[in-house]
Amino acid sequence: MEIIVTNNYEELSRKAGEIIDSQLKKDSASVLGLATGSTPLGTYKELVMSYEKGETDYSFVSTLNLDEYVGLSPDHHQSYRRFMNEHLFDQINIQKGNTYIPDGKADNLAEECERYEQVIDEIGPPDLQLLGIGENGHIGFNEPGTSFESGTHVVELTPSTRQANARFFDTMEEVPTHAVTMGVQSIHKSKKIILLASGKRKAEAIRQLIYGERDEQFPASSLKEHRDLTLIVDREAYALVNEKG
Ligand SMILES: N[C@@H]1[C@@H](O)[C@H](O)[C@@H](COP(=O)(O)O)O[C@@H]1O
Repeated sequence: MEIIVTNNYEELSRKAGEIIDSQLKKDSASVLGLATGSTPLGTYKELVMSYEKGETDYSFVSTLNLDEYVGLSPDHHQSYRRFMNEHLFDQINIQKGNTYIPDGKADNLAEECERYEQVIDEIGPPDLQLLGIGENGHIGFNEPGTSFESGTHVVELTPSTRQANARFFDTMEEVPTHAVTMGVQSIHKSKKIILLASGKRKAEAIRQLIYGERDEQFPASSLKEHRDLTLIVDREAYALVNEKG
């Protein structure tokens, strides 16, 4: 595992943006695995900026997103499809047909999970997967207790995850109870993984990721076995490393 510690969120975003841009320069038909949440927002801004400067071209790029809320239509203000369109896809020259996100409104969710896993195998695996981390160690929406062997599946969100994401909704009742997510094993298919964490809120999760054992109660710990994992964390998120080790 490689660890890059930055002074702040802006520097973290720049670093992540640079790594993705260099992947695109290396292979113009790259497959990117993308994540939602507030952490990658700065990275997406960086990607848009370098695109606007003419440094990158997304004509042949494909993207695979990790997850989507169950029950939200693509244009719902909190759907992950809308998030990705607004923060990245609408601002670059990617072909919308090359952007893949699970369908949280599918009539048959079990079939949707199977379909999405096939998409990962056909389009992917991603050359590079961007990941955030939940305060409880979740990746995508793989909550504590998820099997490390899991493929794309439907999850019931834990109260703590619903609470953490409630800030984006008007009321707690509106926060979806379920999501479709790539499984831990699906995530592991990526050739390279970059996990971002910023701020004090993530410090305990980063401490546990670095010092803890591989344990299904802490989904991010599965990544310790990945062949190419880079953590990009800012000082605040790294604050408990070294201290309590
Ligand atoms: N499904 C997403 C995760 O992919 C993300 O990593 C996590 C952390 O979000 P944030 O970056 O806003 O802290 O939130 C959600 O639960």
